[in-house]
Amino acid sequence: FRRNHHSVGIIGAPFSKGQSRDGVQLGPDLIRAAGLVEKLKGQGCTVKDYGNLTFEEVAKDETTGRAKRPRAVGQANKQLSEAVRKIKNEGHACVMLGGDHSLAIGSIHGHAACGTQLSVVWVDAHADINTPLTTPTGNIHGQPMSYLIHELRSKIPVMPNFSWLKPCIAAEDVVYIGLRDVDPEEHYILKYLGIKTFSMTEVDYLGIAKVMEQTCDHIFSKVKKPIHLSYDIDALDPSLAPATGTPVVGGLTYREGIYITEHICQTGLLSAVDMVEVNPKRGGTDNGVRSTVDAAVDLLLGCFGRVREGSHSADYKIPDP
Ligand SMILES: N[C@@H](CSCCS(N)(=O)=O)C(=O)O
Ligand SMILES: [Mn+2]
Ligand SMILES: [Mn+2]
Ligand SMILES: [Mn+2]
Repeated sequence: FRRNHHSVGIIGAPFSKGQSRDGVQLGPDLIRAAGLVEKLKGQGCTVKDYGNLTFEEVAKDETTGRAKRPRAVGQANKQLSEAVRKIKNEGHACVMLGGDHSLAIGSIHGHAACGTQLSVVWVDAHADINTPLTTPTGNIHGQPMSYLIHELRSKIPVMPNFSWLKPCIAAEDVVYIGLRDVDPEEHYILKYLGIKTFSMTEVDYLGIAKVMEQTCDHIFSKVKKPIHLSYDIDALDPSLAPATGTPVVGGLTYREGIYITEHICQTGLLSAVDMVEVNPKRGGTDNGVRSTVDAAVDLLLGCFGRVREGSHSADYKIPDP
């Protein structure tokens, strides 16, 4: 029998300026329309939906270094950081619905602002750790971790609308799962900082159960800290989740993706989760969009108590004739 004590606060961030493809701003409402709130309540969670942030247009947003649209990204993440901090202070686990992965800047900053040191589990085909000077594309959704990690602070130039942002994560507290499209500069950074990574090679070699065992060994090796799970839907195989901006073949199966969330949930330390990069304009067919959105919902249900073996309420009795 499983009692569900999860209290969940949901914030939507319909934002796309961390990259160049239209449509990812539609993610939050698509995930809600697929029944996220009702399904979380149906499995016993307490849920408060804080709605969507609204983001002002930013005129004249010149590139800084190589980073594109810095003012829009900086402003949006400042708003998101304040919203996530409020949700955490009101006692909920925070669910941030994206929007592109540049939103992890505000989500993790706001989560860290409530004082505690965090562990970050980053589930993604990509490392998203380019600096504004190493990025091959200029898209800030490929850079969020570089702004957040203490050890990279000296490598970040001054950026307009980023002055509020201070790094808040230690490299040793980060674990990556699902990597299969890492730029050479990012690979150097990961090695240089000694960041723990489980690429798809390790997922194949170890199996997802051992990956999760070793992930938890790593993040709990010193002191147990609240977990921030940043889940990029493109970690899943594109056959399952095609509706995303940067799909990469050879991704996680549905079962592996769900196992990650079930395992993180059972630690009892999940404190915030990002679900990002769902883009309905990239799914090809309607089925592709539906499959992607449904996977995003199921992953979030796994974060907050759904298990495949099933469950039943405490007071259930088989009816007598
Ligand atoms: N490494 C590339 C692609 S990053 C893809 C970003 S995401 N958030 O994983 O979709 C870059 O830096 O632009
Ligand atoms: Mn990705
Ligand atoms: Mn990403
Ligand atoms: Mn992507």
